[in-house]
Amino acid sequence: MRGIVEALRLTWRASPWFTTVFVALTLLTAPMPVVTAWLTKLVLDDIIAGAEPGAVLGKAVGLAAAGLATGLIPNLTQYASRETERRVGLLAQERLFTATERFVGMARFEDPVFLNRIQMAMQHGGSTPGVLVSAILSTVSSVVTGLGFLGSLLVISPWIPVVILASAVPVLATEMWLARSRADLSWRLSPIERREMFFRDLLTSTQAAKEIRLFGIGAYLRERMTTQRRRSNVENRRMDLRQISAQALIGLLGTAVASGTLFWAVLAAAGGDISIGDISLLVAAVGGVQSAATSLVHTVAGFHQQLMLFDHYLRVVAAGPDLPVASPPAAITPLEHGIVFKDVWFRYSPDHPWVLRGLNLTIPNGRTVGLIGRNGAGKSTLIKLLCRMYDPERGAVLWNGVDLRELDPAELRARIGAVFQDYMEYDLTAAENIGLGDLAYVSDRDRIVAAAERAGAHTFVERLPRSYDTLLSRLFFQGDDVGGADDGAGVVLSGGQWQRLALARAHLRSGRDLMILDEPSSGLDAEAEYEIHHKLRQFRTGRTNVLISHRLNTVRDADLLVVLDEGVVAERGTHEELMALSGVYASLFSMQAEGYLDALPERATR
Ligand SMILES: Nc1ncnc2c1ncn2[C@@H]1O[C@H](COP(=O)(O)OP(=O)(O)OP(=O)(O)O)[C@@H](O)[C@H]1O
Repeated sequence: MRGIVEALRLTWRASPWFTTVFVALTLLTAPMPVVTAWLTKLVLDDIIAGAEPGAVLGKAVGLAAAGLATGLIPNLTQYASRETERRVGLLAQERLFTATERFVGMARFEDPVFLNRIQMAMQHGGSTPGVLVSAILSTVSSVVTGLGFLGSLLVISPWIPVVILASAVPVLATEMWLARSRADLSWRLSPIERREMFFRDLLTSTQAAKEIRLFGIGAYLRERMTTQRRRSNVENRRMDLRQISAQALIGLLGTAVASGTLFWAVLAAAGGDISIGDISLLVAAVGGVQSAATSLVHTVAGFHQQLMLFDHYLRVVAAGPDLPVASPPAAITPLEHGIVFKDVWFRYSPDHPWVLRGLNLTIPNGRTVGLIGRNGAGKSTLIKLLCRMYDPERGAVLWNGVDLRELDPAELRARIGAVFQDYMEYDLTAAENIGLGDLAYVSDRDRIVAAAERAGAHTFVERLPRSYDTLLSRLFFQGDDVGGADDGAGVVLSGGQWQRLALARAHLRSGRDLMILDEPSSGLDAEAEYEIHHKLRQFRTGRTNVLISHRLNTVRDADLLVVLDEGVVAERGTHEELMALSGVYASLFSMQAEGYLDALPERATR
């Protein structure tokens, strides 16, 4: 019931006028078949009774008018219905994505069940309200037509309507069962379809094209994709066969009822109990009632199926934040007392191993902390906790002594600038790629250029065909159209150039309290890396920074070096202190340094 109310509310909110027109036209068309059948009967009876042409004319004109209306109105109804669907689709999509923005953390985007639900919501959220409104109107229309014909049949014989109604009961039960099975099947198939979509996207992705060709894995991936399609085809085929068999039985029942009543009518007319006009009315009425009943049953069953699917949309839209949000949140203050990880325990889910095991760490205000550790040590995880993408399972992360859970996540994030290890490459212009770092400056070219200069991106961006307005994409044409004469395809950047743009994006937020740089120079050449770290050093003085890098020469001069190992802080201190400790840091640093030193004599002797 809630689904119906929500769907109707959504439809009305999206398009009150077109909905009204749609309703009015549908209701106007509903009695037309009955009117036509009656006019036909009356005209036939008049002709057989030898009535004056003038007396028949009025009814014949009525008949023509009804035919005209029956022919024209459906086109208008269809336009009103499509326009309603378009508007509802737009509103439903907006609501769906507004709802996903409410998910404060990352967990929902890593939950396969929830991802399936979002896919179902995207598929059915926009279409269901339109379908439901059509279904309700079609139900009303079928009821009006069906009742009109049933009433007409009553005039001829009282038992015919009873037989027809009784035959509709098994039809309804079967169709409801089929609808439920279809909705269940859609839900069961959603993971398979998502997997197929993954392979399909992979096979057409620019990013994957290189490896697919080099490794010759196209056929392998295609087979994996086809396997998913075959699996869903098997299930769909089974469902279709079930549906066809059930509907064939239902069809037989309908034919038996129609033939039986016609047989009776012929005998009754031969015996003089009913007129020729009655036979015409009876044929039209039996057909009309049966088609109204079939349409009613299909509509109700389809309605039922759509409601079950619409439920996924409602669940996503109604889902609250995935992490608890304090109400009211504590006021966030400029970072003065640093950030403290206090006995933080964290794992991605109860099925995953602990990543952090009672971690204690202080990031002092105005200092640069270098985070070091082997692959998988938990450095990026720590950063994600710091941005409150997840909450610790035990312990807390404190900002100026206040638990992050007490703060408004949006306000917290507004105080943080970051380059993530898996930074984004947006298929947008160069200016937008930087401007997304702070929407307040997305049109402020001076600031964008300054951020690009600091990230070492200005020189190459300036040389792009349209400088900062160049579209960085091979997926789309420059501009909105499908590729006019003036619209060049977008430009492709190198990995290091993309990384510099990501850095520029972070620099646009450089006035923030905390700057996080997770492997900001991993894709840069040695010269660029030196230059960028030199600039970073200049700008980071007096600010709070967290810097993660496997290239230890780029973090060695941080105010504090922290080595993560086995989910805890294994070592902390300055470069000199940690080298003196001869622990993990000293060993990693020496290995890297040796790599360079070993190469020197080789080059010298060449
Ligand atoms: N979304 C996730 N879901 C489940 N496990 C995850 C997720 N992200 C990371 N992990 C696991 O958490 C552990 C720590 O990963 P993390 O990315 O924090 O390491 P890292 O120190 O940044 O590694 P690297 O130096 O390779 O970047 C790893 O074992 C990883 O498999």
